[in-house]
Amino acid sequence: HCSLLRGLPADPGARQRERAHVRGSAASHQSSRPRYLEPSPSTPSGPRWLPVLGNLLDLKRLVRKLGSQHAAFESLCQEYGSSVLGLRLGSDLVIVASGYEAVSQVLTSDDWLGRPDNFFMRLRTMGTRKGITMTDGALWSEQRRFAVRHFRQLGYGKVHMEELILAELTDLLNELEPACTTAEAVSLGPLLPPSVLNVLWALTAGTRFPHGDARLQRLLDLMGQRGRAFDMAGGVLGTLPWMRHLAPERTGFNLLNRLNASLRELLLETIADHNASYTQGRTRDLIDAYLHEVKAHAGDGEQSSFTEEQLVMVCLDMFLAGSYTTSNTLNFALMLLVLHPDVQSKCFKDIYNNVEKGRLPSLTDRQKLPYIEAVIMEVMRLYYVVPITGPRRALHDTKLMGYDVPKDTVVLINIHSIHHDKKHWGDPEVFRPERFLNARGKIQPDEHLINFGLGKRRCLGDALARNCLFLFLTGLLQRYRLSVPPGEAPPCREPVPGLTQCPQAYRVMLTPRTACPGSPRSPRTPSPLPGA
Ligand code: HEM
Repeated sequence: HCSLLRGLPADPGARQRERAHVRGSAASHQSSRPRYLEPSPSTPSGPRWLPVLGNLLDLKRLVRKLGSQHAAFESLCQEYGSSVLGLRLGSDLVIVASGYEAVSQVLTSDDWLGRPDNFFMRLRTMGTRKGITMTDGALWSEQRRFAVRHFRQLGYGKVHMEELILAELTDLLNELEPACTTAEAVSLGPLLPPSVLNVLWALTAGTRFPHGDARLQRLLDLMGQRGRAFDMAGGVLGTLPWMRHLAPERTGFNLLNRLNASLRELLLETIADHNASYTQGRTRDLIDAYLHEVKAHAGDGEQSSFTEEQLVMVCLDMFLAGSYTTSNTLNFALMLLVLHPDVQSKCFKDIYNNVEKGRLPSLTDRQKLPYIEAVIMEVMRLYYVVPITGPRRALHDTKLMGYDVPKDTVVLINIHSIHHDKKHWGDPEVFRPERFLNARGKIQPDEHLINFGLGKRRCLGDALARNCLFLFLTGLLQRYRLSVPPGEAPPCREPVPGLTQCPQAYRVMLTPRTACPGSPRSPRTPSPLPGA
């Protein structure tokens, strides 16, 4: 183990100092498990590994027993008395950072700005190393800067984005109307992803899909399956990519190829349409803005990172990073409000008292509704959709919590361990939005809530996600009371694990709150965006 973790000179006090930060007792480090080699005091410890498979089998067993990858990592951290765990997944050396101190060190250090380059990561981006999420270095910083700047210019976080979200909310409310009128139980989960994806699609491509559109549904099905089939290390494909030849279906290889083919076809067709109607100086959406850059850099030849192939991957990143993360968070919020009718009533009371009758909520209502904000924060703490984030790659030999880490080591980041740290939160398993409110009922941020990451690779879609969550949640609660259908079991609190975790399927009864507290407008037809 230690021979693989070659690094800077040993720091014998590192493990002893760091153990003091770990939950549980330092004595738990005295594991009875045998090791191949006793690690040096300056290298992260972990279970022994086997040739070829590394820790894969043990880890799989533990995940099965404890129900999730984050629970397995937390159990190993306890066992080895460290918030930094050294593992081998297949032939790759992977470390896992848990707890606020280790995680914030990784997220805020330039040493950890890299992303791994392996089979799974490349397959994710259609066999390339392009886009934003899975690139690093000069390409990443140039492309990220572009995306942040142009989302901002397109009204990202401002009026235009609000209009798009409210149009989707209106459609969703209209879609729910029949179930409400006939007093039928409804499954809200599947209705949320199309609404969120449409907001992303409108910002990216300038149009929206009608609900029920077969192409949209296929894309969402494939992305949903991907979210459940993999973990942050890429599952078997990330660690033993040759397994795809033996089991292309079971490893998820065929699934990713199907998703890639669907996304590629849709994106290439949309980019071709944009090229055909391209007008210099007119920016309808992200694709137009990107095409300006492609044309402006046309003379740079190979030097330019702005190409149409790169544009396809930037769009893909927006969908993969933004759609199910946001819709699953909304789904968890609705599930928790069904399970906690007292919290739901309090939300409704605030909406009723602060949003004038006859109109939908708007982003300017946000300041008047701190309790709703606190509910959203608490949902993201309790059921964080990406409990393991990253992965990151060390760009240089570096140190983490005093341990030596060689260049190119991959780190997985256990955000769940921070959001459920008993020492910090006291009662982390309890749904209690009040923990984010001060005595005057105003929002009280907590730096241990790391829901959009930290540092230079922080989420670039946070404004969009927060606006979607606020408007969809407030709009639904303004109109309906959500409850468990008579004779049915309440929603199960155990999430479905995966790359992006989600609630198990559940149904709700929708009861109108008042006769007409925000009557939906007519549905929008697909149309170009303002400025077109
Ligand atoms: C509730 C919803 C969301 C959550 C919880 C979330 C969370 C995160 C986190 C924690 C990261 C940082 C990963 C790291 O440090 O390595 C991240 C990155 C990213 N997010 Fe989000 N996100 C959400 C919504 C969105 C949306 C709506 C978009 C698209 C507009 C988006 C686009 C991205 C991209 C492109 C990155 C990669 C940034 C980079 O590598 O430089 N996210 N997200």
